[in-house]
Amino acid sequence: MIGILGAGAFGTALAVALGREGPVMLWGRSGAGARLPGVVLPENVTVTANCADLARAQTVLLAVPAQALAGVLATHGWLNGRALVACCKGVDLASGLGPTGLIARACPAAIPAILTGPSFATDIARGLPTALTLACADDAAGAALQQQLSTAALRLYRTTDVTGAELGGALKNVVAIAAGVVIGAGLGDSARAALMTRGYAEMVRLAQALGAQAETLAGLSGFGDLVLTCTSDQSRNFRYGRALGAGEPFDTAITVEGVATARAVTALAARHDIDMPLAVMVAALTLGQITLPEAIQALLSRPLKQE
Ligand SMILES: NC(=O)c1ccc[n+]([C@@H]2O[C@H](COP(=O)([O-])OP(=O)(O)OC[C@H]3O[C@@H](n4cnc5c(N)ncnc54)[C@H](O)[C@@H]3O)[C@@H](O)[C@H]2O)c1
Ligand SMILES: O=P(O)(O)OC[C@H](O)CO
Repeated sequence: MIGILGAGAFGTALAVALGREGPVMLWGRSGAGARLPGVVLPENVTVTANCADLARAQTVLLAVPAQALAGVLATHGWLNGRALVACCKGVDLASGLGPTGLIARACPAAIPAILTGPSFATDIARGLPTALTLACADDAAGAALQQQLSTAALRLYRTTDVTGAELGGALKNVVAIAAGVVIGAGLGDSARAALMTRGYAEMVRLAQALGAQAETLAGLSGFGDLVLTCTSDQSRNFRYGRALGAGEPFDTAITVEGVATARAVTALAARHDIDMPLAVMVAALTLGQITLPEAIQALLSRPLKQE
C-alpha cells in the first residue's frame, strides 16, 4: 500500500494514477479532490480522515506545498523510518533546505527521495503519458521506488543527484514567474525565449555550486519542467507572473511555489556568491521592492558579456 499525505491537486492526481494499479491510502486535511474537480478516484484509493491510517504504508508521498513541508514533518513523527517521497518543488524559506534536506533533518531514519519533473496534475489524473524524475541518494532504494511508483502512463527515470533534481524543480518555478511577467507585460515570445535561456543558465550555476551535476539540470526535472512551466497556461507560476506583468490581480489562495522560492534562492545565491539576476528580480518584484519598468530596465542594462 502506498500512502499519500496531502490531497490537493497533485496528491489527488497521484492517487488516481497509482490507484489504477494498486492500493493507495490518501489523507488530506480538507478532503480529497477539492482542487481537482471532476476527478473520479479508482476503487483502490481509500480516502481517510485519520492521518494515522497512513502509518501502515512503508512508502509515503508528501504532496503538500514546499513551505508547508517542514511543519508537516514536525507534526507527524510516525513518518520517521519510512521511504518518504517529497512531491513538492521549492526551497524552504526559513532554512534554505530543499525537500529532502527537510526530511533528513526531521526524520533521520527515513529514506528521503523526491518525485519531480514536467507534469500537470490534470494530465496525470487523465492518464496522459508523463515522464518524471525520481531522485534518491540511495540508488537501491531509488530503484525500488522507481518500480513501485511507475505505471503504464507515468514513467519514472531515476537519479542519485537529489540536489540537481530538487533545485531544477524549485528554480523553474521562479523562471516561470519571470516568463509570465514578460508575456503579461507584452514583451513578446522572443524575449520569453531569451529569458528562459538565461534563466536556465542561472539554474545550472546555482545547482552546480551546491554540488549538483549539470546533466541533471538538462533532464526532466530541470530543462523539461522549465519548458513546460514557462510555456503553458496550465501553470500557476506562469499565470501568476502574467498577471503581475499585466498589472492584474491574482487569487492569493492559489499555490504559487516560485514566490517563496525566489526569496529563498536569493538568500542562497548571496551566501554562495552566485549571480542570479532573474531570481533577484522576481523576489524584488513580488515583494513590491521594485516596479515592473525598473525590473525590465535593470535586466536590459546589465553589462554585455560572453554567453
Ligand atoms: N498541481 C500540479 O500540477 C503539480 C504538478 C507537479 C508538482 N506539483 C507540486 O505539488 C506540490 C503541491 O501542489 P498542489 O498542486 O497539490 O497544491 P494544492 O494547492 O492543490 O494543494 C496543496 C494541498 O496541501 C495541503 N496542505 C497545505 N499545508 C498543509 C499542512 N500543513 N498539512 C496538511 N496538508 C497541507 C492543502 O490543504 C492542499 O490540499 C507543490 O510543490 C507543487 O509544485 C504540483
Ligand atoms: O502549476 P505550477 O506552475 O505549480 O506547475 C505545476 C508543475 O510543477 C509543472 O510541472
